[in-house]
Amino acid sequence: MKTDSGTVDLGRFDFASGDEIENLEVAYETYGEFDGDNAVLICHALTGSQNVAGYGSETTGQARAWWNDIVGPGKAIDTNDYYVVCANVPGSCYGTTGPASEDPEGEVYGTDFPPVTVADWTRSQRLLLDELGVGRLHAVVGGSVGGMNALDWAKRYPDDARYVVSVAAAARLDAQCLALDAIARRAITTDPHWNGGEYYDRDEAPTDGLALARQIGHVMYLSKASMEGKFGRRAAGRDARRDSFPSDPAAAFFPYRDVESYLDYQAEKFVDRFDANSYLYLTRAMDDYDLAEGYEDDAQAVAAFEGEALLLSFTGDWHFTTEQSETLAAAFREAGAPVAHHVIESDHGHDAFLVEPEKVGPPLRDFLDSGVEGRAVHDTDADADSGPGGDFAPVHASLFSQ
Ligand SMILES: CC(=O)SCCNC(=O)CCNC(=O)[C@H](O)C(C)(C)COP(=O)(O)OP(=O)(O)OC[C@H]1O[C@@H](n2cnc3c(N)ncnc32)[C@H](O)[C@@H]1OP(=O)(O)O
Ligand SMILES: N[C@@H](CCO)C(=O)O
Repeated sequence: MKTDSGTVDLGRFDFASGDEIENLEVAYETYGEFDGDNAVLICHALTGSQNVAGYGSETTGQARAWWNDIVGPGKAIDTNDYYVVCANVPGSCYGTTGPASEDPEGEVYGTDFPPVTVADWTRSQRLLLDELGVGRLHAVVGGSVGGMNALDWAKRYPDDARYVVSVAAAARLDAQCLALDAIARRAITTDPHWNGGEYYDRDEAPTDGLALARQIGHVMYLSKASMEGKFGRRAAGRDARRDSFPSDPAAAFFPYRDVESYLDYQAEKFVDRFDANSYLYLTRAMDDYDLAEGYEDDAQAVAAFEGEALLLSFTGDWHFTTEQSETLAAAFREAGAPVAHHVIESDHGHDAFLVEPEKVGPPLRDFLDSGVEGRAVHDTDADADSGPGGDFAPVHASLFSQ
């Protein structure tokens, strides 16, 4: 398979905030060969990278090859058929310009970097594709906040994609998730090493704050059922490493639990691969996103969309619920755009889109091939037609319910 990776300098970039930077560099990867009509743009999630599949990238850790089971030769997004493009979003820290990058004078931007929005990501991707010689896309596919990014394509460039796929996403975050993101940001900004965002030339970075922020995030990506199944109330094994935070007075008397050990391990891995300021910027972009912004409602926002949409949701996901996807599907239907809302039964929580490729792959593959008529694509509307309540009733999953 032909692959390519690089960084394109898009020159001066005007952000939605009204701020600008002189040079926006965008790091990207491509897989497969472009035939003029087969480009698929993949939008990564909050802490993902351009390395959607593991071929030849230097990105390390969990951001590496994050959809390796979905993208590649013979896989659901088959790189024998499609030319796949994935780009790191502005504000992130995997090669695209963000707070940890240097400005033209050689100074690290830090918190002088402009606030970023999902709209900025979409525009930067359009400009990158222009540079790569890609006009109309076969599809835009994204998961989590990448799914919001894909929806933004349907709104901002309604003629530019034949198909839009939004996986485990919604038109906007709900209040519970906004609250947890706000607490996560506070964990970073109250870490003394954050130092107003200026820590790049210091010995210490705000790793404790970032670790806490990620732990809050990580709980959002699991479900009550998956956490119970994975850990229960078990104590961690004897050789489990204790976390590096100060212990509370009673810690020695009570067990260090498996679930604590897991979160500590995940946090430890995360702080090695992600920048604290980027986390602040990107969560702000996610929190701010509202599909209806600038329009009367969601249906108006997608009224000009010329393509077909697939919304994939997971019953155990309380970060972006099946109910939110159903409301979004109703908006596409109202706008007259062909849409399928395909619900996947899963206990895995939000990260099901990363860890259950066997469930995500078939509807995705068939949708990219035949749109909403694809063989493995089911729609809640069709289920509702099949009898009272249909085969499917949206599951309301929250932090406090299974
Ligand atoms: C586009 C993107 O989304 S980008 C980046 C990828 N996603 C994320 O970072 C989102 C957050 N989710 C995760 O990090 C998840 O770990 C995923 C989605 C990447 C993988 O999920 P799973 O395959 O279910 O793995 P799981 O969450 O169980 O983690 C496994 C790791 O935890 C370790 N672990 C498991 N239980 C424990 C425990 N009790 N104590 C300490 N460590 C533990 C395992 O040893 C394993 O370590 P390794 O990664 O070094 O091999
Ligand atoms: N767990 C994924 C999705 C979050 O929405 C990530 O960290 O990027």
